[in-house]
Amino acid sequence: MTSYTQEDDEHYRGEFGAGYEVGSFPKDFVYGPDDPDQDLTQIFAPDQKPKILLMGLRRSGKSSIQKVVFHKMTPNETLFLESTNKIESENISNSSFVQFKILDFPGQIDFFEPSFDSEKIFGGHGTLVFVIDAQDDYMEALTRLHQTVLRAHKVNPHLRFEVFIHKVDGLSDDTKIETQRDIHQRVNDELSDAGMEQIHLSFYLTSIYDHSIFEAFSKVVQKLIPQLPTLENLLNIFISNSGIEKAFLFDVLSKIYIATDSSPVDMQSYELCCEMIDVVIDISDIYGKADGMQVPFDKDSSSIIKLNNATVLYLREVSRYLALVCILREDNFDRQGLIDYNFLCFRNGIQEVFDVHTSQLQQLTHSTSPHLQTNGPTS
Ligand SMILES: Nc1nc2c(ncn2[C@@H]2O[C@H](COP(=O)(O)OP(=O)(O)OP(=O)(O)O)[C@@H](O)[C@H]2O)c(=O)[nH]1
Repeated sequence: MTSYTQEDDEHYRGEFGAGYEVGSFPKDFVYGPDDPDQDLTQIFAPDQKPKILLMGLRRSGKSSIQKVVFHKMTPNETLFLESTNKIESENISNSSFVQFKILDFPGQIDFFEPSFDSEKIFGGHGTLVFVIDAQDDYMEALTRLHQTVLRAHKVNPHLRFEVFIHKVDGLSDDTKIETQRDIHQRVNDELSDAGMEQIHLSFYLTSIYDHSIFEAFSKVVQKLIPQLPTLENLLNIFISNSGIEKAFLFDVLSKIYIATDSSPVDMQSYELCCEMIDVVIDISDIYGKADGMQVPFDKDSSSIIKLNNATVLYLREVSRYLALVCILREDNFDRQGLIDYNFLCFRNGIQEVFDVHTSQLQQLTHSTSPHLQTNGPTS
């Protein structure tokens, strides 16, 4: 059974409680890898965190994805990444909503080796992300995907499957669509030939050279957040009462969005919001710390950018690693007081969801069940 320690308690309380430092987006923060010497037993030790398994053939781009999304590595730097030789594990624990373990598997891993313990690897709560290099001949990758999915599903029917059709930056728009259609078709045909049509796979076109990889990872992470419907509901209520067109709740460090309102996401709006986060981090890093001040802002700090197309970008911090970024028309920004007030109500709502989550974690210590129940209240 997993236990909720005093350390966890301090961490969770610190997020919204007294230790909460608003405005201090830590630019230099990096996710440290787990102890490189740890063995598989430690990597797969049961804990409450879901896991994301990154699999695919050699050089398909798995480590690059992880480095670009979670380590702010520039795409060009990934050219110098060495091949991964053993399973690399990393804990991603920013806010209480963004908590998972990410495992990067070497491309050459052999499922039939005796040391490959599929029960440990595929068991538990999580997602398998399979990366296919779309610039290469993908037939071998599809065979591997098929074997992996069948094996994993047999061990754990609850595991989710996400397929990244990756490196699409080198393809024309028509080829991208054709490649996705072809892969989708072949994978589904093979699954139905194997009598496994009930297995559902989601497909994404991705590249580390644009925001598509962040968007795809956002969707993967969102499926691991049990409170997602509640967060979406809160965002819907917030935007409809504030004259806002689109709102994203961001994990500031990775720039993946953990929730958005239910209107469709267009890539341009998402990119604009990501760029706003970069600007705010850069400005607060350079000018945020006044003489003798530890914390550059107080809890009322925010950022507003007016664009020359009568659009306003509005950013507010929700907690140390969470920010709300909204897009609205300039006319609607006349009522900024209303938006500010509604934001406070929204933040209180998030706090309530967070409190429920924390109390459920605490209950877990007194329960004998190994399963975490984290459904937030429906508002
Ligand atoms: N054009 C393009 N190249 C990419 C992209 N993602 C990764 N690459 C390149 O692909 C090569 C292999 O990337 P890695 O991340 O090392 O691949 P891997 O899957 O981790 O490889 P193994 O560790 O051997 O399993 C590197 O040269 C990357 O720069 C992408 O989106 N577009």
